Amino acid sequence: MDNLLEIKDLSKFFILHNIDKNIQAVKDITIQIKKGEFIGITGKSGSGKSTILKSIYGTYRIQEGSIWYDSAHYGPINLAKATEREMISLRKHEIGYVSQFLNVMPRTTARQLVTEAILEMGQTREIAHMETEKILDHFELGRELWDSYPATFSGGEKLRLNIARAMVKKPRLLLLDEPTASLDHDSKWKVKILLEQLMKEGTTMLGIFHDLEFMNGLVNKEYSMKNGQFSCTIQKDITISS
Ligand SMILES: Nc1ncnc2c1ncn2[C@@H]1O[C@H](COP(=O)(O)OP(=O)(O)OP(=O)(O)O)[C@@H](O)[C@H]1O
Repeated sequence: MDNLLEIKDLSKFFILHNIDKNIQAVKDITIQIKKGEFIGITGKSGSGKSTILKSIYGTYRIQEGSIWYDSAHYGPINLAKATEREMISLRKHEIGYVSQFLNVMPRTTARQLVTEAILEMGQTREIAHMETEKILDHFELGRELWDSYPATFSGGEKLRLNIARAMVKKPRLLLLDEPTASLDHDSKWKVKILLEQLMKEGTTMLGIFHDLEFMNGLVNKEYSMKNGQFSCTIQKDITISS
């Protein structure tokens, strides 16, 4: 495959049984993402942005279309038809997802959460331990929180931890669902630095953004959505500062 991701004619509707109606969330979405490219998706609330990301990640099963992903392990694989086992393995080793919501195992500390993510990538305990402290420090997650349970963290603290966990895995494909929601200016800047670093390392990214100022300095292309379809595409001319 020339591209890392090739989505063709993706359509997804939801059946609302209680009112016997269907909601067409996205319709005939086609997009190709080159290796190393960073694509931004914008659009009004309810226009279908998250549905695209969740369809790629396998949270939603689509009714029509294909989502071809060039996997390091499986080779080209249609995520729309992948088995649960294949998706679990891809989520563990290749495809990351960052949202403002942190789903964590109960009684797992912030430190354990990040360390486990690094260990899953095959690093030694010593490196995992060091890298964990480095990234928690980068995001200025107070040291008193490192050995606490994230369930009680503030929205911004949870998001920073979520991003830290996704980033240490250095996924081949990173899906970002409003990665700066509820972050202050300083934290946004830190996220930006890490996203630029991931770009330099070759991570391909697809992100939903409401903060256009934040997005504009990062993405190569912007797809704007309206009523479940792309309404326009804007090519950006960006250079990453070193
Ligand atoms: N699990 C679901 N069940 C039923 N309807 C859904 C579900 N998920 C999304 N929808 C509907 O599909 C449409 C698109 O939703 P989606 O979450 O993709 O929009 P969005 O552009 O990401 O919105 P936002 O910016 O508010 O997050 C909306 O009308 C939403 O109500």
